[in-house]
Amino acid sequence: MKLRFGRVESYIHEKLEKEKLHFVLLDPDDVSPEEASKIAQMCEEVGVDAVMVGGSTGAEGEVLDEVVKAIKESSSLPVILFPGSHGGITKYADAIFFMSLLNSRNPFFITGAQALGAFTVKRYRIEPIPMAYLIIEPGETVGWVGDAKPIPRHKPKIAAAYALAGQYLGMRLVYLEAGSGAPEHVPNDMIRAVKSVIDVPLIVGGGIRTYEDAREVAQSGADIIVTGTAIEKAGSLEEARKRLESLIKGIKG
Ligand SMILES: CC(C)=CCC/C(C)=C/CC/C(C)=C/CC/C(C)=C/COP(=O)(O)OP(=O)(O)O
Ligand SMILES: O=P(O)(O)OC[C@@H](O)CO
Ligand SMILES: [Mg+2]
Repeated sequence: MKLRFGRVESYIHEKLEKEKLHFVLLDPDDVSPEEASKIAQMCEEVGVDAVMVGGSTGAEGEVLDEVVKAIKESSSLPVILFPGSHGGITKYADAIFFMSLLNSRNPFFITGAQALGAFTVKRYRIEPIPMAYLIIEPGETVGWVGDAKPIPRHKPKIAAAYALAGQYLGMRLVYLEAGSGAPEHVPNDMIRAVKSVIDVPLIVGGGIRTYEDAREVAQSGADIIVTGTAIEKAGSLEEARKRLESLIKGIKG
């Protein structure tokens, strides 16, 4: 057996040599294929590095297929699935964050959904990228749905221990998640603590809305910053573009 990075993972690592990255999350439950198409095109124009597609609830089947197809038609950005379960897979995507919610209380989210989705990923030849997914307080919808025991905000060491365990289990990315729409993003000292012990790239998302948020999170050590709500709820494409430009300035400097 030869272990090799796939195309999307190689793209991520090559880009990370030069700068920090910004991924935008689109939830097929909240955006139509037409909206997704326009947003993705704009994302490419302003310098977003990849589009993630997923949601905790309802991001499956035809709505998922159509949103991913629309994004692929309007932009050349990689589309990475961010599934809430084995239902969140579509053959139109380039890659999938093949994630395990390490601090879930429910084995379904640690290994069960992964087993149920594995053959689908293989059949569709989607690139799986193994990832440790950790829910930090408050956790919001994904914390509840994923039956997580959210890591307390003032316990950075617990997050660091889980992240390092994820790396030692072979996961090639660590994602710290405060929950979509969280009032505050993952604390800076927790990001620093995690970054100081792992060697794999660190993704941070949840509650990042402004230039200042993005800058703090990036400067604390996040390699990839994810935003969803700020773009989905911008109200207009022009406002979304403005927000993205300032988030990207905060991330890439
Ligand atoms: C690898 C495979 C096949 C499955 C993994 C399944 C796992 C571990 C899921 C983790 C738990 C979970 C529910 C994750 C959802 C991640 C996600 C897309 C979050 C963002 O969605 P939100 O915006 O919070 O969702 P809503 O908009 O639906 O509230
Ligand atoms: O919607 P926001 O708060 O930007 O969160 C994005 C992502 O981390 C959710 O999984
Ligand atoms: Mg959502």
